[in-house]
Amino acid sequence: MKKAITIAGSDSGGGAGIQADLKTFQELEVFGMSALTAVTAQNTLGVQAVYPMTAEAVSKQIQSIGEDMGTDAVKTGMLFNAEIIQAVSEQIVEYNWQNVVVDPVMIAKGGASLLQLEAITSLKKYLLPLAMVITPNIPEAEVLTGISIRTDEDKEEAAKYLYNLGVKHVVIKGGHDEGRDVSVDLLYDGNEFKTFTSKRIPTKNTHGTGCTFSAAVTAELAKGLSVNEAVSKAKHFIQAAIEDQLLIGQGHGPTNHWAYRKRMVAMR
Ligand SMILES: Nc1ncnc2c1ncn2[C@@H]1O[C@H](COP(=O)(O)OP(=O)(O)O)[C@@H](O)[C@H]1O
Ligand SMILES: Cc1ncc(COP(=O)(O)OP(=O)(O)O)c(N)n1
Repeated sequence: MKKAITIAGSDSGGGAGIQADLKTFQELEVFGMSALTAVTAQNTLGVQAVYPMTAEAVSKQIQSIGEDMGTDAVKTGMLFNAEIIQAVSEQIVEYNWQNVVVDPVMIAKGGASLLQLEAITSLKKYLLPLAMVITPNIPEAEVLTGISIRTDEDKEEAAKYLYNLGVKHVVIKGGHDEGRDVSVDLLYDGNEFKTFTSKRIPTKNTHGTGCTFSAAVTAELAKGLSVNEAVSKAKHFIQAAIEDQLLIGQGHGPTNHWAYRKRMVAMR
């Protein structure tokens, strides 16, 4: 049994955050563990409140896993502030965890801030050099690099910038590249670029797509796949999850975490 830990915030609505990560790990047959960084009161309409944990409480949860169960991969999501980022980075170093996927969560779909602006320096300084993979969406890549991303060349320049901060693989997700009939994710490993393209699904029910995608990458790394293979599998997983709509809530509804498994079973 392979194991993965998500270090992220709770989404009471169940579509993003820790809940999306654990559902994804389970669907991909990886044992899911968690360290909670914050509790959000959240639904498909937006984030109503954020209650961060102390950095000490985050460290303690990670230590509980590190001292006993260990993990094959780590995902970080909403980290909220500089103290939590530093504590998480220290624990990753302490346990020498290698398969680290950083989803640099900053702003929720409704516009709520899930990372304090002054924490971005710490993210770049302490956590990114420990990352096997970083998975920013386009606005997050713009904030991290200062590059305005309008074209495919801009995406490549941003990916190179992030690689040079010490991240081993950069995936710039294309969900925000609206106006195209495809959604293109770009992977850079320091040598070459690879794109993962799928048909863009016209829907407002994309709450938690980023969390789900990066959790699927994490689960596949835990199982021993290469980054290239893990990203490819995650792209299929999220495409199925968006396509098989659940229609929950009045705003941006969640994706269907069991759609990929349903599809695999139907193909047998
Ligand atoms: N409408 C869509 N149709 C198909 N794929 C999508 C759509 N929206 C997002 N995706 C995919 O979902 C994943 C998450 O992308 P994105 O929405 O950019 O992240 P985030 O949720 O962090 O903003 C990516 O693999 C992206 O290609
Ligand atoms: C607790 C929590 N963590 C992360 C997010 C952001 O999730 P994401 O997958 O980027 O999806 P959207 O917020 O863009 O729908 C979140 N909302 N809550």
